[in-house]
Amino acid sequence: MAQSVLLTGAAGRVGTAILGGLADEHEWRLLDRDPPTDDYPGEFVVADITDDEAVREAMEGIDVVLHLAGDPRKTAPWDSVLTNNIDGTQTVYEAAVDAGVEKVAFASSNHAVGAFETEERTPEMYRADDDYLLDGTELPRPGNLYGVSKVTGEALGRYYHDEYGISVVNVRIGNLTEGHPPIDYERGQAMWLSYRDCAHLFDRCIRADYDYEIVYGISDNDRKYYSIERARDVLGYDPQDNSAHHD
Ligand SMILES: NC(=O)C1=CN([C@@H]2O[C@H](COP(=O)(O)OP(=O)(O)OC[C@H]3O[C@@H](n4cnc5c(N)ncnc54)[C@H](O)[C@@H]3O)[C@@H](O)[C@H]2O)C=CC1
Ligand SMILES: O=C1O[C@H](COP(=O)(O)O)[C@@H](O)[C@H](O)[C@H]1O
Repeated sequence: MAQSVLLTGAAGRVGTAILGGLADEHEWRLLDRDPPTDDYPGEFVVADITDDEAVREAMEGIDVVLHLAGDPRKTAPWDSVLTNNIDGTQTVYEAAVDAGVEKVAFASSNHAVGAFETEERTPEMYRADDDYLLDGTELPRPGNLYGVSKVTGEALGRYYHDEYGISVVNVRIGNLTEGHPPIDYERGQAMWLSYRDCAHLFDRCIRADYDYEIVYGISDNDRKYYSIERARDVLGYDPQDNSAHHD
């Protein structure tokens, strides 16, 4: 059944991948501080994610929120991640629980655990003959302030789930690129997420039933140091792409 979905950060890369695969699958309300430059499904709200009133209005009648809006730069300074990623995410959760939203999928990041990639482990852990694996049960270990903001977003979800019962899935997205995996970048190839798998994964976040989850969002790459088993088990994620199948 089509669900009413609010997609924040809709004008960005992840939003484009999701809408590219799912435009006709759900009833969309899109939100971004940048106006659309292309055709889009549903309604488009131009607003900042920290604007409490606008976010509350955008939340009316919504079943599921895909919360992507934020500063995606791994070099982002504290004032930006504090405002856009942390304050913005808290504004979204507060409005979501007040509006009776059922589920929130939060765009977390590989950078929530980036500091596991120590000098002793790299570059070996990016390679096929290494079996190092993170599965989402490990403690967070951010390697930059952007990663700290993603860990904080995951903790906000934990709080709003425990306190208000809203279903939450944190998707630690790897490296999204269109058409083919990153070139000459072993790390990016191991955590590649194709556009097709990205759309499918967030579709599963919309449709599946869950309580509070942390999953990794990557394709079924031969070499991966993030497990996708939890995403398979809980969400029914069934990725089709593999960075090893590209030159
Ligand atoms: N692209 C990737 O490979 C990865 C992305 N992510 C996360 O996914 C999310 C989306 O990332 P991308 O699409 O790559 O970034 P992007 O920069 O292409 O898109 C982000 C969108 O959010 C909007 N936005 C930013 N701050 C906003 C605010 N305060 N209010 C309203 N809109 C705002 C921007 O206008 C932009 O359209 C981010 O939260 C990012 O941290 C996480 C891991 C990997
Ligand atoms: O969280 C993010 O991660 C991806 C991949 O990280 P990188 O360190 O390999 O660049 C990045 O492309 C994206 O912009 C960022 O939001």
